[in-house]
Amino acid sequence: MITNYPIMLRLEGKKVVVVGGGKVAERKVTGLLETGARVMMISPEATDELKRLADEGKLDWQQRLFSQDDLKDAFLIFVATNDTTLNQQIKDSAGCHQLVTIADDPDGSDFHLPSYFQRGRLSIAVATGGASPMLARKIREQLEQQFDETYEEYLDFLFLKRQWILQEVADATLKRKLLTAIVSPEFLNSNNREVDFQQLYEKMI
Ligand SMILES: C[C@@]1(CC(=O)O)C2=NC(=C\c3[nH]c(c(CCC(=O)O)c3CC(=O)O)Cc3[nH]c(c(CC(=O)O)c3CCC(=O)O)/C=C3\N/C(=C\2)[C@@H](CCC(=O)O)[C@]3(C)CC(=O)O)/[C@H]1CCC(=O)O
Ligand SMILES: NC(=O)c1ccc[n+]([C@@H]2O[C@H](COP(=O)([O-])OP(=O)(O)OC[C@H]3O[C@@H](n4cnc5c(N)ncnc54)[C@H](O)[C@@H]3O)[C@@H](O)[C@H]2O)c1
Repeated sequence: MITNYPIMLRLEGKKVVVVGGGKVAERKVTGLLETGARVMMISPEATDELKRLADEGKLDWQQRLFSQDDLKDAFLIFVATNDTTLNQQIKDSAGCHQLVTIADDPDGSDFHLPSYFQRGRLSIAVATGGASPMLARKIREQLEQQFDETYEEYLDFLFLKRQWILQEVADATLKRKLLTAIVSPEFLNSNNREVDFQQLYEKMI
């Protein structure tokens, strides 16, 4: 079986086009706005939430039918109208270097979206290859319980300590021991990670 390739994209400042203004478009736009992408949505109609985002200036809403020129310079293209034939036409008119996803055609898309959540620096995404978006959602909800808000601060701690260890600890074995030790329930649940780390470090050197 040929597999998909997971990737974390940086979209800040990039043009992303969403065609359609229904519930599906709303889900995509909401997620996209958090990335700092320049989101342009083309649709004669829009949900209340999408209208609000456009009124607040967060979304460039072109209130009209799709036209070929809309795809110019788009890095990603989300096709989410309720017209299956039109959706395919839009896909066909995109350049071969442009990544297109079609809401009603997972197999004909260049990519599709996983169910996803973020705890600070930790990102967790679940995909079922279109077999069951509902299952992807269910698993995501379970993982949200397991990886609760504690992880947000914990990831910041891991990030800073890793930088410090890589810079300050020359001995490869000690480096590895420290990096391994901080990934543990003790550090996750600690009330004072800094003090615990200092003690661990002094014990190890
Ligand atoms: C994960 C999530 C991300 C997101 O969209 O942000 C997402 N769908 C979500 C929810 C959801 N979507 C649907 C339901 C109703 C129940 C059901 O039908 O199962 C629910 C459940 C709900 O609402 O909770 C209906 C549906 N979805 C697709 C089709 C068309 C088709 O399959 O042909 C139809 C039928 C349309 C119709 O009714 O005709 C297609 C896709 N949906 C995908 C992603 C991609 C595959 C992901 C994967 O499986 O790996 C893919 C291929 C394309 C894409 O959209 O990228 C998001 C969960 C967010 C969360 O975590 O809460
Ligand atoms: N990927 C998913 O998770 C998922 C979930 C549900 C439905 N779907 C599929 O996605 C599609 C969209 O679903 P929805 O619930 O958002 O539909 P919807 O009917 O709520 O919205 C469709 C939107 O497309 C716009 N539109 C129609 N013709 C257009 C044109 N020529 N140019 C620009 N915009 C145009 C309409 O104004 C409307 O805003 C459907 O085909 C549906 O089967 C996908």
